[in-house]
Amino acid sequence: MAVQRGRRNGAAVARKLATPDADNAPTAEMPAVTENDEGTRARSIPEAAVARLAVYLRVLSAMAEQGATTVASEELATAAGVNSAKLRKDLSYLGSYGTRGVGYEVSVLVGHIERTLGLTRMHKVAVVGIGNLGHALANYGGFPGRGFPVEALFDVDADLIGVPVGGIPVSHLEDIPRVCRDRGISIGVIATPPTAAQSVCDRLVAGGVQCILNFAPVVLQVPEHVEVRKVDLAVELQILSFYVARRNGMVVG
Ligand SMILES: NC(=O)c1ccc[n+]([C@@H]2O[C@H](COP(=O)([O-])OP(=O)(O)OC[C@H]3O[C@@H](n4cnc5c(N)ncnc54)[C@H](O)[C@@H]3O)[C@@H](O)[C@H]2O)c1
Repeated sequence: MAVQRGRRNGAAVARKLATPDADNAPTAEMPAVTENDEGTRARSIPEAAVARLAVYLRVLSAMAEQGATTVASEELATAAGVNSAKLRKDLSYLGSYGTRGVGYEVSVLVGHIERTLGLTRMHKVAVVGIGNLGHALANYGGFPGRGFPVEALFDVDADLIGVPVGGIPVSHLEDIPRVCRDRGISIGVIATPPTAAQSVCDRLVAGGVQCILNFAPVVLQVPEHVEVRKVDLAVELQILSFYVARRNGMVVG
């Protein structure tokens, strides 16, 4: 079940800034964009640009909270850690071109990015496997404010069942489909050993979960309508290692 968001501080401030009253009239020339336009555009945005849009949103929300109404592309680019040509290219995917000498209207840009990323509603999250990683994720307070409340936890360990972690009692693996349906879970996070990950994934899909974030080092088989993202910190470390090696002239070829 989708629930309306509206609890995010940044978004609340941004919505307030977006009110088209005389004191707060938009200064940036943004083309009118319908939900359909954004849906069509969203499908053609490269994956790397999608990741950067999430970063721009975090930076812009912080700026809105500080009371900023407009932002120059150079300022936003610096705060997001990208060059301004890349920022302008990324924002052009949204149809957001800003105004020369003025920059971007913060609230309008927040709205465009939120709609493009599908963040205009809450996405309830379930975490499966409440070990080291699962505990950390369940206890992390930063997800609800970004629109991702953790609403269900699962494990097989009898000592954990019924024990609250981050305020939510752990349910048994077997209850995944029922609990996910009852609570309207749309994102499942898998933090189990790799051998358990596929059967956990199958149960999440049976519970109507449409997106899986997989920490287990295994490739998951899912139906076409289900999106999977794999998180592998070791790969990130290897990429960092490559850049350090390249900087030090150690990369051959
Ligand atoms: N992607 C990354 O960057 C990254 C980083 C750390 C860990 N990991 C992976 O995350 C997973 C969890 O790591 P951890 O250190 O938290 O392990 P852990 O052993 O501390 O926790 C695993 C938990 O899963 C539970 N579990 C086992 N089988 C289950 C099943 N069938 N259904 C539900 N729960 C089940 C266990 O009872 C335990 O509580 C591992 O696959 C690990 O390789 C990935």
